[in-house]
Amino acid sequence: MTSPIDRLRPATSVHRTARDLVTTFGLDVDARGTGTGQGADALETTEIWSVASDNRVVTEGDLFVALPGAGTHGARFARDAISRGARAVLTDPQGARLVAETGAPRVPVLVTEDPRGVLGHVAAWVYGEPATQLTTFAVTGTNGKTTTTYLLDHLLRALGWKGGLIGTVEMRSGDRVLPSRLTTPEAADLQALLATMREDGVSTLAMEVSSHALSLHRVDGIVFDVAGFTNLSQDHLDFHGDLQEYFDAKAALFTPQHARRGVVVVDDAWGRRLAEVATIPVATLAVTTGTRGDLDAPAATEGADWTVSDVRALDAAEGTGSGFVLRHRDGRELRTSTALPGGFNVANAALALTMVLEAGADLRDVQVALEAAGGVSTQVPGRMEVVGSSPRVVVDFAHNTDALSLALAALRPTTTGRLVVVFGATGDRDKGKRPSMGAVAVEGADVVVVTDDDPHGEDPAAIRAEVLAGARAAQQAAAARVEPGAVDGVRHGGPARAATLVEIAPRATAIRDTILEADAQDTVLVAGRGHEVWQEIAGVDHALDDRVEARAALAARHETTKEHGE
Ligand SMILES: CC(=O)N[C@H]1[C@@H](OP(=O)(O)OP(=O)(O)OC[C@H]2O[C@@H](n3ccc(=O)[nH]c3=O)[C@H](O)[C@@H]2O)O[C@H](CO)[C@@H](O)[C@@H]1O[C@H](C)C(=O)N[C@@H](C)C(=O)N[C@H](CCC(=O)O)C(=O)O
Ligand SMILES: Nc1ncnc2c1ncn2[C@@H]1O[C@H](COP(=O)(O)OP(=O)(O)OP(=O)(O)O)[C@@H](O)[C@H]1O
Repeated sequence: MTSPIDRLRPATSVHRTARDLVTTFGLDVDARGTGTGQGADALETTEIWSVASDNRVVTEGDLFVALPGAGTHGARFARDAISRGARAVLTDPQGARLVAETGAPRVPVLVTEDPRGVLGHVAAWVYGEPATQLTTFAVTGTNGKTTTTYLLDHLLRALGWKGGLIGTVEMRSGDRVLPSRLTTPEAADLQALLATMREDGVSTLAMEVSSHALSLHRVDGIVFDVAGFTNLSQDHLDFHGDLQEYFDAKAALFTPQHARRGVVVVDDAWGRRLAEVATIPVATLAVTTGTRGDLDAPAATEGADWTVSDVRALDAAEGTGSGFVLRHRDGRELRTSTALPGGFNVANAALALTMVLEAGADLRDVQVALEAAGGVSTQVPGRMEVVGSSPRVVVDFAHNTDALSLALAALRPTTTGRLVVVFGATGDRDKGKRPSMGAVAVEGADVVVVTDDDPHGEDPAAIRAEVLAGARAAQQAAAARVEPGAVDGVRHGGPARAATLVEIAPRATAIRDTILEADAQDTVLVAGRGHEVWQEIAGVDHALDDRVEARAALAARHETTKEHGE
């Protein structure tokens, strides 16, 4: 996690007056600030050239948009924002009262009932609608957003375009890179970043759009050229209430307010439903290779615009990953590969390709670019990232049930020894997924090490207990499915193996002990935190990078092996 101070801003700007702002967006002017009827019209003389919605990032010339939030009201920070150079405040009626109460220096205070609802449009307007000068790709879905945007960015660069990237791991404008705090930045930061990209000569944008961002209006004011949907499964129900509400948030991206056209993976029922309810033209994509447990292949592929077929594991000389063919129902086809392991990465690669083709790229140009680039392959930080061998250690961001299950399934075919998983569940977030994560872990792995993820404000031991309870319940259910009289535990209908279940905390110890004790032929999957470098425990961030811990353990292990002359 980075501080809210980190953001990119354009060096040049258009100057707008507070008067233009009031007129363009039909805002009220609070009489307690400065405005009309006070000698010189303060609205005419107040110039604004940038926007911020957090006082900690305010600089000279900003419009400070003070938002009501779950924790506090931004108006409480108006005084500080003005002292940092904010020229005017935009807020709701409660915020206007708070600004007056805090005795902030008098600046124009502009008022609207729903400042979050207008922030995206206001910021886009202030920065001169930068998104309209880029070819923009947005990816949403429960899993695969980061991977797909990296693959999109890789493809766009291979085609010779200068790409910008926004997502969970980082924000990139030309050569400038900044770590991300949110998957999708708040609207003021986002529009400033897009204006920076325009300045840096960036021509395309590959961006993750989270369901939170759609619900909280972070991407309002942008109409993406192509929106892509990966899949939907349980996550974030602490925020969205239920799966239908979560789906509705994502479906909003597939409306004319947010995108011109869409590409929807129809492997799951939610994708098929989205293709039906979308109010923009949508191309459907079916990945017929059983990437998902609930794939109903004939139903999914029938009538799909694009299909994936001929999926094959690359051989040792070619590297890891899969080769595949992407075919349109008009007969056009493209033969390529991705070095990223797992069927789900075929889906991610095919989605990235289809989005670029639906944006108008010529299929032959794409084929040529892919041949030169070695397929749809790029290393995505903390996504199926192989950090060492003997034992093979893979760090992956799988932090929900579906992703954990698929990550284990992806590693099984190339594991000659045992498949070991080290993972935990996050605190203060969607608690319902804890037992099911425990269950899929014992179903997919031979050794399951339950540890801590980000406990946030919760007791880590209590979180582990919920995961362990789910794991044990799944094991008991599987054992109960052993037919009476079955010899030597030969099971019918349950998993083929009985996983060993252990609890180790803290996380660094779990990673170290597991790697030290594994056999050289084993694969150790360290799941849940991927690229993250901070672990939050009770409001305090502690440095923790799974990849660093894993490499240290591998080094210690290899050192010991050398000492013993093995
Ligand atoms: C549910 C959610 O997304 N909440 C976001 C929202 O919080 P909020 O409206 O409750 O804000 P608040 O903390 O009450 O503050 C109110 C206002 O005062 C401002 N403020 C607050 C404190 C201060 O010192 N100064 C200041 O100006 C804040 O910037 C805000 O505008 O606005 C805040 C300011 O931008 C965000 O930090 C906060 O994200 C929280 C931290 C968060 O964790 N969000 C996650 C869940 C999120 O958005 N995740 C998705 C990805 C999910 C996924 O797919 O994995 C994402 O796009 O990142
Ligand atoms: N298409 C997919 N279907 C299911 N699981 C996937 C898919 N792609 C990736 N995953 C799994 O989900 C994890 C997260 O992947 P990725 O970071 O690309 O998704 P994301 O949508 O950006 O996630 P988040 O929003 O949590 O950052 C990966 O580490 C992998 O285990």
